Amino acid sequence: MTQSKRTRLIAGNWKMNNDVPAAKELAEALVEQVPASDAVEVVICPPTIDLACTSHKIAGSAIKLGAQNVYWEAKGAYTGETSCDMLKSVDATYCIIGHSERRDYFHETDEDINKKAKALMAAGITPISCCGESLEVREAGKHVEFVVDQIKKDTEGLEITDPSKYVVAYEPIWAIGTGKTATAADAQEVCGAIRATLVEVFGQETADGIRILYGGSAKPENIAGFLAEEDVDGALVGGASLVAESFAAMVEKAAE
Ligand SMILES: O=C(CO)COP(=O)(O)O
Repeated sequence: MTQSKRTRLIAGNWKMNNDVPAAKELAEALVEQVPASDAVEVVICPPTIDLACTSHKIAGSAIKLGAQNVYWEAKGAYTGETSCDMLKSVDATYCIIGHSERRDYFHETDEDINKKAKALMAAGITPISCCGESLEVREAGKHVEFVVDQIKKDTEGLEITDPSKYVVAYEPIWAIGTGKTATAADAQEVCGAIRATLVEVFGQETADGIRILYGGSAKPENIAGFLAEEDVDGALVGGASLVAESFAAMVEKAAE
């Protein structure tokens, strides 16, 4: 399958930015500025507190809603957590899991990420499952090996019936929020290895349908280079997704 058979995906990860009034304002601006195109799917992932109001603001537009985290249990005494059904109740159809910030600051493990993926898929929510190496691992030349190992652990026992409903995001940690971008060739090297691993785990046809995103200082000026690579099907955007003009410009480039 060629890249063009996978619909591109541009996802904005707002991280811990925007209170409710600011989220409403940004969502309104995005609805006005983000072009609708069959060639690209657009998702925004606000903080949990903003999900309901953002959902309301983007209703009827081409922009879809994603969360930044989920807990795998259905309900009960899990203070501070959010279930899949709660996400569904605000019409979230995507959820980021395994972001390096959650792995580093909140000690999430591959086992946790695997449980979250299973719970989300059972609930019909598409995981955007993140992976990526630290600078130390890259400098040791072990980045491919490291990411392949994450992918194998994060996908263990997953059953994928619709490959468009499972997304991987490759985010080299050293490129996140640093302004230090991986080159398109760096991204392809690892995204190609991710696809090869997905072929091993799920078979060729399923692996060919799974979108792999690049994330890490992606912006309007560099997105086209990443998207030109065979195994890069979109971007997971942090900083540049907080400004409507730049996020819209990235979607526009992806729609070309
Ligand atoms: O972590 C990221 C998206 O999840 C990338 O963040 P930046 O685009 O700000 O580097």
